[in-house]
Amino acid sequence: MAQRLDGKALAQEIQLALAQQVKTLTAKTGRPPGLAVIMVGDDPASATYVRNKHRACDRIGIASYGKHLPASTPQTELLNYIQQLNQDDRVDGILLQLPLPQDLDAVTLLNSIAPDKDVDGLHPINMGRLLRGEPGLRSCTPAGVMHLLQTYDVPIAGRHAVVLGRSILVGKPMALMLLAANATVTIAHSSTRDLVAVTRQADILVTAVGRPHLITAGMVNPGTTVIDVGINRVEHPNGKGKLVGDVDFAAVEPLVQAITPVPGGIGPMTVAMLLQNTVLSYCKRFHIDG
Ligand SMILES: Nc1nc(=O)c2c([nH]1)NC[C@@H]1CN(c3ccc(C(=O)N[C@@H](CCC(=O)O)C(=O)O)cc3)C=[N+]21
Repeated sequence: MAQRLDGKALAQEIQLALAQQVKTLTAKTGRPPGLAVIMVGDDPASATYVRNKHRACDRIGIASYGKHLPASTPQTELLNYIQQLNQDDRVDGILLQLPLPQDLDAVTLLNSIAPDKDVDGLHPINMGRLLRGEPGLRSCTPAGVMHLLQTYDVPIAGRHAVVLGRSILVGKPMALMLLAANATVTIAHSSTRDLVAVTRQADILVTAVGRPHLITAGMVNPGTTVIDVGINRVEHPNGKGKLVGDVDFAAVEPLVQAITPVPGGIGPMTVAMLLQNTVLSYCKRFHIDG
C-alpha cells in the first residue's frame, strides 16, 4: 500500500509556525501582514475556497481585506480597485480569484497587480523570475507540491517527473519548479500520444487536469509518487456533492510508492503557501529576513 502524503497535516504545521512568526513580527512592526482576496461573481467552488482563505488568515493573524463583487462589475472598476490595493500600505498580498466572469479580461487584470504583492505568482514578472531561476513570489499550488515532496523526502534530482496539464496556474510553473530541482521533466497534455507510455515512466506524476478517474491502475508503476492536483466536484448517488481528484484513488493507491489524497492533499498546501507568500512579501516590505 502506498504511503499517504498528508497535505492537510503538513499545512496545519506550516500555519502554526506562521502564526508564531506573525505574532512576533506584528509586535515588532506594529501592523499585521495583510491579504486582499478579490472574488467576482458567484462560482460556488470559489466561494468555498475564498471563505477558507479568510478563515486561515484569521487563525494566523493576517488581516484580510478584499471584496466580493457582483459578476456585472465593469473591468475599469476592477482595475481601479486593484490600483487602490497596490497603493494600500496595509496590503502585502493581492489575489484575484479565478475563474472570472466571461466579460472580464483576466490577463489584463492579473498583470495590473503590483509584482511585489502578487502572492499568486501569476504576474509575468514573477513567472519570468521562475523561468530564469531568480528569487520571486512563486505560484502557490506548485510551491505546495514542492514543499510536500521535500518534507516527505521524495527524491527529485535525476528522477523523471511527468506533469499532466500545462495551465498557467499549475502545469507550467510546476514543470519549471521540478526542473529547478533537477528533475528530468516531461509535460504531457491533451495532444500527447500514448499517454500511458509516458505516465508509466514517471517517478513523480503530477496531475492537474480536472478530469475525475483520468489516472487509472495501468498508468502507474510501483515506484511512482502520485501528486493529485485535480479538484473535481462530482455528484454522489445520494445527491450530495463529493470532491475527487484526477486519480482513481482506490485503484491506484495499492500500486504506487506514495500518493496524495483529495481532499486533504494539495488543496490545503495551496492555502498554506498563499499565507507564506503573504508573510514573505510583508517581510520584504519591512526589509526583515523571512
Ligand atoms: N487566483 C487563484 N489562485 C488559486 O490558487 C486558485 C484560484 N485562483 N482559483 C481556484 C483554484 C483552486 N484552488 C484551491 C485551493 C485550495 C483548495 C482546498 O483547500 N481544498 C480542500 C477541500 C476544500 C473543500 O472541501 O471544498 C482539500 O483539497 O482538502 C481547493 C482549491 C486554488 N485556486
